[in-house]
Amino acid sequence: MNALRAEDIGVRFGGVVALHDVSLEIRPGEIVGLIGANGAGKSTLINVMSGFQRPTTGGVWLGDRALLKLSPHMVARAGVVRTFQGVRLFGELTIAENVAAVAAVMGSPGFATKELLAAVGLSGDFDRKAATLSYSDQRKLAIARALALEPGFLLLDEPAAGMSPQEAEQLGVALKELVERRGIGLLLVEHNMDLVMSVCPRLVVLDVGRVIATGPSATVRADPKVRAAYLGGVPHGTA
Ligand SMILES: Nc1ncnc2c1ncn2[C@@H]1O[C@H](COP(=O)(O)OP(=O)(O)OP(=O)(O)O)[C@@H](O)[C@H]1O
Repeated sequence: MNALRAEDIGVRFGGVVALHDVSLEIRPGEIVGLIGANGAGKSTLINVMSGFQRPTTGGVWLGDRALLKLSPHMVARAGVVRTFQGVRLFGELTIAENVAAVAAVMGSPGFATKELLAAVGLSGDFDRKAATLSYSDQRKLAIARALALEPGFLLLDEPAAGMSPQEAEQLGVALKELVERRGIGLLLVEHNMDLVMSVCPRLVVLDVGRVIATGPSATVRADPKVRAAYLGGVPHGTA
């Protein structure tokens, strides 16, 4: 599997420059953290890389395949799958059905449903309706469902939002295992800096639509520009 690259991405919403000349590469088997203050452009970049938002400038490439002209569905088929900040599950379907339905829609043989659910740390009764799950378990189910598409690359938009520190830590362990076992490339957009620092060897920092730092996580975290733009304002975590 080739690298996933966003190159020189620009996105404008009327007068708002959401992204300006942003480039980012994720290699197979790598976890990249994408951090920045609210409104920095993180979700917009995920939207562009997953085919949900057409950029004003730039391109998205999976190896030498251009993804920009593809629909979100086709981007997913090409191997780039995302989750959403707001969980979007089939509430009336059971936990197991949520995963199986997605695999079926894609015509994918799918991994064993139980294995996927276990991989994200969900256990217990998989015949419960998804709507009855706690918010954090719904987020885990959303990741399991994304994995049913057998992605080469997974773009996670704030997967630990609403989780306790312990749950976020468990999620981190699960994500690292997924990457190691399946060789998936992972982009992690997350405000929980404990989680980011524990799973991401490399960080990219956005500030008002521009990349202000990129590199090894410890170096980036210590960068005064990053502390001024973002980490100084983080109310919790190891920032
Ligand atoms: N559909 C849209 N129409 C107009 N402006 C938008 C739209 N989507 C995003 N924006 C603006 O683009 C900028 C980047 O937003 P984005 O949601 O990508 O930030 P973010 O880093 O994901 O923030 P958060 O951490 O709060 O999720 C913000 O100024 C936002 O208001």
